[in-house]
Amino acid sequence: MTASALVDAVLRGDAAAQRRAIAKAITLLESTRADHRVQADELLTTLLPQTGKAFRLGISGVPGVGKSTFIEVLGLYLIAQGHRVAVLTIDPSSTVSGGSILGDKTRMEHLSVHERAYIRPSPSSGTLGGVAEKTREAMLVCEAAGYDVVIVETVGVGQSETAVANMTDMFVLMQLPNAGDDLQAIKKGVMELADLVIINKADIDADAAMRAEAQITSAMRLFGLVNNAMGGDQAANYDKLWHPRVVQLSALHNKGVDVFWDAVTQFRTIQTSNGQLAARRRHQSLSWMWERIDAGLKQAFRHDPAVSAMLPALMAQVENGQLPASTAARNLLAAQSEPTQAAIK
Ligand SMILES: Nc1nc2c(ncn2[C@@H]2O[C@H](COP(=O)(O)OP(=O)(O)OP(=O)(O)O)[C@@H](O)[C@H]2O)c(=O)[nH]1
Repeated sequence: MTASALVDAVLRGDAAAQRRAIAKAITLLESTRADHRVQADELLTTLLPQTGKAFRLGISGVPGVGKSTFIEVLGLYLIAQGHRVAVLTIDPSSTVSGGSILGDKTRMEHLSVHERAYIRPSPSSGTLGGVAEKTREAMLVCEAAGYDVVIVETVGVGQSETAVANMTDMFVLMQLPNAGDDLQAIKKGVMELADLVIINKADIDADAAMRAEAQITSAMRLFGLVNNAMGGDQAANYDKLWHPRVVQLSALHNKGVDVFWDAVTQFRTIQTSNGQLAARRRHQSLSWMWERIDAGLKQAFRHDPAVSAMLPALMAQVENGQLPASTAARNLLAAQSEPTQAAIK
């Protein structure tokens, strides 16, 4: 299939043809072959004007917190309201070990076969940056195909939460009811990323869920994420700003999904009218560009014959404490050949 036929099928194909075309397009994006990359760039550039209309929702939480149970009920709830839902995942375990935390069982049984849903597992290899890039591009394909809610899911491991927060409009952190008892266990950095925290499995212990809600809310206040004591201009602007909040939920019993979606809708309304949503996307697009430039330059540098000839010896000297890391870096940068230097300037 030519690139333009693929674009046509993604944009206008009937349901089955469109689904096949999306899968093909994403496979093309994930390919590492240089000629495929050229086609993929062409495809994305053509699709780009049709993207951006979806709401991009990031969801993270430790294994077992109930992400797939929740996304299944949320997805079906949204479909009942007339939405089309795409679910993409970033599985950091696949980038480290080639194994999978997220993809190894039947997840989202009903959503995965629904004609108004599209579910794609994580790219199965590469660095986290590479996997995140593929997922961002897959997100654009889904948007062009008319999916108006794109959910990007990850497990709360390593830097994957940051990667997901950096590609979505709203980042949601899922916690268990006992989370409040051990706030130390919630990484402060991750809490700072969260626009909303879900306490899932509230059905197991209502008191614990209430406690967790209170504790996480006050921890967020402590981090300055929720401002409850403001004066002057800030107070006047209070309603124009989004303040991260905590929602209790039972995904298993399908309770609280409407309250959650109501909060998401408020977030979207507030952040659209105060310009934050557009600003976040502008910032994200530019930081993706710089991230890929950094990765590309580093790769070109490592593959430079003049550099790779010196690299093993210098690495050993740095490892053994015979040469300061900064000196080794300067020597290597000075050693790179003209074309790499020109590319890096
Ligand atoms: N009681 C109760 N159990 C739940 C709830 N949500 C999910 N579970 C159960 O918790 C277990 C884990 O749920 P999953 O949805 O697979 O969790 P996950 O976060 O997707 O897990 P990974 O795929 O391992 O990352 C399952 O046995 C679910 O039935 C809930 O709200 N209440």
